[in-house]
Amino acid sequence: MGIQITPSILNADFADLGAEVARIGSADWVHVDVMDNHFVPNLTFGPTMVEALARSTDTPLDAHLMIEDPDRNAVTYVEAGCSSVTFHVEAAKAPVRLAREIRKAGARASMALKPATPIEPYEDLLPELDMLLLMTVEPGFGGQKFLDLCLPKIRRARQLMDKHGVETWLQVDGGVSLETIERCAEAGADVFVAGSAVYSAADPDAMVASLRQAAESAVRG
Ligand SMILES: O=C(CO)[C@H](O)[C@H](O)COP(=O)(O)O
Ligand SMILES: [Fe+2]
Repeated sequence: MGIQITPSILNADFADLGAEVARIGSADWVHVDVMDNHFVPNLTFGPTMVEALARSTDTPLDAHLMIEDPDRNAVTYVEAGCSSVTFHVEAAKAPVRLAREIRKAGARASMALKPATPIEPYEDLLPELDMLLLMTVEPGFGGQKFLDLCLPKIRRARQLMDKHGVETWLQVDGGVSLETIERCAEAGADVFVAGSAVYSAADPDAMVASLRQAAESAVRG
């Protein structure tokens, strides 16, 4: 699949989200951060808004659920029109069942790990997942500084994916910018969320292109 750029709308203008998404026409996905003020100390939006956003764009939606009860609520986001749904392993009660339900409902199933959550206990789940999301900040807010301490886990996840021979995508989320994307790509990530880097740029779509170019040249070495 190669390098994919998935801008987060967390730092976009919430009063004009349709227009904000139209500004990133070359994005592979639109990353929507769903926060419930319980799993994380911030509140964003729910399925009704996600459904409206899905209707407003042809770019597929990549939902990142930072919610306390994904087992009960994740499939709602598939029904709302998301093509990929990510739940947090720290919140899921039955991650294998949940990943299977998301796939069965017709979306790509993805699981997220916070910075302090190790990958090794979940190695055997990789074949159940279309994507693994490694957080590179503590979830909850956009605009935080990238945590370099997450780089060894990105490398380790890539090794485990190679070992299991899976096609699982490896997404990084948090503090990804022109300054940090090369380190992530060199470590083995192939899907890059960028929120503030894209929406604080004068030309968000040009920033998507620059991020893509930086990641591709890092991979080429
Ligand atoms: O999941 C998230 C926060 O929990 C966001 O996707 C992420 O923080 C994107 O914003 P930025 O690129 O500004 O860090
Ligand atoms: Fe996110």
